[in-house]
Amino acid sequence: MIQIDSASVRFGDTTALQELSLHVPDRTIALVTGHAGSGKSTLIDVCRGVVTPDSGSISVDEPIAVVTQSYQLPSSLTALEQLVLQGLIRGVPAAEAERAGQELLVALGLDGVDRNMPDELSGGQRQRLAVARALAARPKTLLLDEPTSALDRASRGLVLRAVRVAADAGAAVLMTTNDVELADWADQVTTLA
Ligand SMILES: Nc1ncnc2c1ncn2[C@@H]1O[C@H](COP(=O)(O)OP(=O)(O)OP(=O)(O)O)[C@@H](O)[C@H]1O
Repeated sequence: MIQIDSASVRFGDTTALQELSLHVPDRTIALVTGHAGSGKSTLIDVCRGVVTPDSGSISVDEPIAVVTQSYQLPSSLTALEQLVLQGLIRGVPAAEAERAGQELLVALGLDGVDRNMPDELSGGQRQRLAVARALAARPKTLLLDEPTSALDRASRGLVLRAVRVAADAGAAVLMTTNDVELADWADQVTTLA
């Protein structure tokens, strides 16, 4: 669950978020749209705790998993290892973590590149791997900053189906986008002014 009440964020003279209130229940995909500079990434940063609002309050259930626009994939781990690591961190036995990781790679159309390093992947494959890694953490809160920006239609469908599975399993999902077609996949839509 994500609960934001009247949150405002200012950077010097710039108001990045103005008294935003947003409630995302568990099992819900919330889409946040808005023009460039309307505060979408700032909202993600507030939810993940790296930006503190100047006023207002925020509450987010843990664990939180994030896909930022830079993905932040460790360069020395293969695609599969990135996912297995998330399982190991959760205390899952290695064999089970590997099986779950392989399943996620299949779901996201990445099973052919399981042994590739991030720099051996295309931009779209990297973006799908970043989403897969976030899902492998089995978060209560999933924050996705424009998670389909590098994807074609087919790959976008894979990502959105996998995100729906996570929501159905109980996660609250907040996803920013410039792609109006994603509204079809969302349970609620908020447009930042
Ligand atoms: N660290 C920062 N320092 C100063 N200003 C910032 C900072 N981060 C964001 N801003 C400003 O806050 C506003 C909102 O930025 P933000 O990146 O949240 O928008 P956005 O909707 O995600 O944009 P885009 O769609 O281009 O990613 C912009 O005017 C931006 O210039």
